[in-house]
Amino acid sequence: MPTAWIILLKKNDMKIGITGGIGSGKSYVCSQLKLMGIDVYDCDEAAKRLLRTSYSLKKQMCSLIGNETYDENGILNKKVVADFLLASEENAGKIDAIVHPVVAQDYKASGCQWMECAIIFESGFNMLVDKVVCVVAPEELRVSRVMKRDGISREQVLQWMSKQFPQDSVLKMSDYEIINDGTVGIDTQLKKILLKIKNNQ
Ligand SMILES: CC(C)(COP(=O)(O)OP(=O)(O)OC[C@H]1O[C@@H](n2cnc3c(N)ncnc32)[C@H](O)[C@@H]1O)[C@@H](O)C(=O)NCCC(=O)NCCS
Ligand SMILES: Nc1ncnc2c1ncn2[C@@H]1O[C@H](COP(=O)(O)OP(=O)(O)OP(=O)(O)O)[C@@H](O)[C@H]1O
Repeated sequence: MPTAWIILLKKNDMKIGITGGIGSGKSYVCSQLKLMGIDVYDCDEAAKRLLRTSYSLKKQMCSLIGNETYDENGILNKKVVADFLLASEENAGKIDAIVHPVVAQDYKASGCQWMECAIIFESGFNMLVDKVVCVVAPEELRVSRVMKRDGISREQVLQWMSKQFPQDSVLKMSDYEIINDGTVGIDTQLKKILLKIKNNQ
């Protein structure tokens, strides 16, 4: 990717979201963008940072889930939050209602052009961007990637998947597709998409 392209792309004030279900390879794609000099705001990372640093969020999470949401050192107990979130749609909705507005605000304040979000349509964060790139991969590959990456069971990965829109629906709502099944290089696919975005196509 010639540097001039990146400079032109950064001058373009279009905002772009990268989405895709758990294990599709969003972070992997974003690491390729980083190599091209493009920074991406990571919603998962931001949610956890804000849950660690925002007094108001901490208070709301403790009222919702209990004081065990944080350990005695004030560290977020991810298992407690994940178990609560995965237990029911109602629970997930309550966490989303607390966390998502704060992440949306933080993204706006970041001034970042690019955003990575697994649940961009579920959360309504698609409204914060102009175009959405969807990263897809076969479900079995996604499951095995996450089992290996996080050391969790197939059932746990499938549980997370069940909380997210199906890949086909997300793809239909998106503007561009990256197929991350190892057949066509990510770099080649990204370059084509970047060119289209630069040319407003
Ligand atoms: C439950 C938590 C602590 C688990 O953290 P952990 O580091 O183990 O997992 P990670 O954040 O990498 O998420 C794993 C997968 O689940 C997805 N996921 C996370 N939260 C949600 C959710 N509310 N709904 C659907 N999928 C979700 C992630 O996007 C990712 O694909 C964390 O995901 C969390 O705080 N989630 C609630 C906040 C949230 O909605 N974050 C999403 C972006 S704003
Ligand atoms: N093309 C690829 N080549 C090699 N490894 C890959 C590739 N794509 C993804 N992976 C690996 O698969 C795992 C899952 O990918 P990644 O973390 O990027 O998924 P994700 O979509 O960001 O998942 P999550 O929604 O959980 O954040 C990671 O360990 C990653 O390094």
